Amino acid sequence: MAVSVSAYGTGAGGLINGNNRNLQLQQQQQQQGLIILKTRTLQFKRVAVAGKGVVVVRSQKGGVFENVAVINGKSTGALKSESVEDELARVMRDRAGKDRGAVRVAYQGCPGAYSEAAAIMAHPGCQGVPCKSYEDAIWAVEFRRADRAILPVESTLEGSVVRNYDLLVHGSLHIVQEIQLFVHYCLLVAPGVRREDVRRVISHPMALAHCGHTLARLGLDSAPVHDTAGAAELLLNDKLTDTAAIASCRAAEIYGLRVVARGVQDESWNTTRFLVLARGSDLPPPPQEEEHRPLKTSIVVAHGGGLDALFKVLSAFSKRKINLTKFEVKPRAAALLRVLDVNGGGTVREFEHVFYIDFEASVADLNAQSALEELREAMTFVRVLGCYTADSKIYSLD
Ligand SMILES: O=C(O)C(=O)C[C@]1(C(=O)O)C=C[C@@H](O)C=C1
Repeated sequence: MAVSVSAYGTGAGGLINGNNRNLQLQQQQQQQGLIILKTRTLQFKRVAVAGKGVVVVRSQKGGVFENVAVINGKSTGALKSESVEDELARVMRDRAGKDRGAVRVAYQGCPGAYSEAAAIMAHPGCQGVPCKSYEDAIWAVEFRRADRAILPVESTLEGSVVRNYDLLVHGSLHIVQEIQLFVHYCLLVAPGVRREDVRRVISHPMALAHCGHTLARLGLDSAPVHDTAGAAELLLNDKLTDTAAIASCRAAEIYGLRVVARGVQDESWNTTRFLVLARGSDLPPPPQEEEHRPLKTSIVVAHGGGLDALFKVLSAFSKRKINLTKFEVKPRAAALLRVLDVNGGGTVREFEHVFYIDFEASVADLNAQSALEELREAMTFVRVLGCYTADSKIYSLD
């Protein structure tokens, strides 16, 4: 099995060689590496960081070298093997065994990102597939490197991420689930850095927006990076001593960072809604009487413009007493929307005027089907993006 490896530490041993034939280590897969340096008190001699949160370090304790494995932030204590490489191979074999058969969920960011947390809420025990961008996460599913993709699409503080809805309709994936997550941010610094040394904060642009008032109050500059956990990782990698990262407490644990402030988002109830995407589109089972979890259907509608279109869409749903939970008008200033027409032989079509709509009914419901029929007759284009069970709870990382 190929694993990614990178190295950190103070000792002369440095990197476990990426070309080690026995382990088929492949540095180009570095993206999958997860750094967990919880053992601040140890002098690192050799440190290997492998995929899925496994770290094997050769440490110096009281002048004696020993091998220590740190898995997901928890030290397993001294290991039997004298050889770090053997230990790494063993841990990776175990890990591969555990991962076999697990649902592979692609998300944007590094381990410790909120999207990864949403992936775990959606599929406990899943195998996370970290990706550089949202597009990559979608492609990972389209090209079968993953079974599901996670896409953040709206937050209570900033509203809809229309760009991510647009990405969704460029491809052929279906929405199969939604996850709502309380997003509470922490301010993290590298070990040894003091709060008063911090001049600048780095994080995902959405996280910086969610904490805009706090940052202004503290008089801190900010700079965007790919994701919140990526910001945490950067603090360690680049040994930043004047910079803090906005990320989760979970990211602090994973990367061995210090939490200097909690709950730094501008509102305590800040929640992000994620969509889970898959290649297939099995209809969810109808809800049980006692469940109070209605089914939801998401659609994209393109039209010729004007108020008339808005009226026709609203009337198709209101006269059938179908509740709308989302009605998003794509801003006209935005680029034309390119949609994959899955019913039209997979052709790509471009539209200027677009609505994104969620309604409370199954797409199989006769009432909903007649509303969709009416829309298809009156609008330029209608595509069902998915039908899934509404998420009645809001998950929390705390
Ligand atoms: O950077 C992360 O941790 C992400 O998972 C991305 C993301 C987003 O794109 O909105 C997800 C949730 C939070 O709202 C902040 C950032």
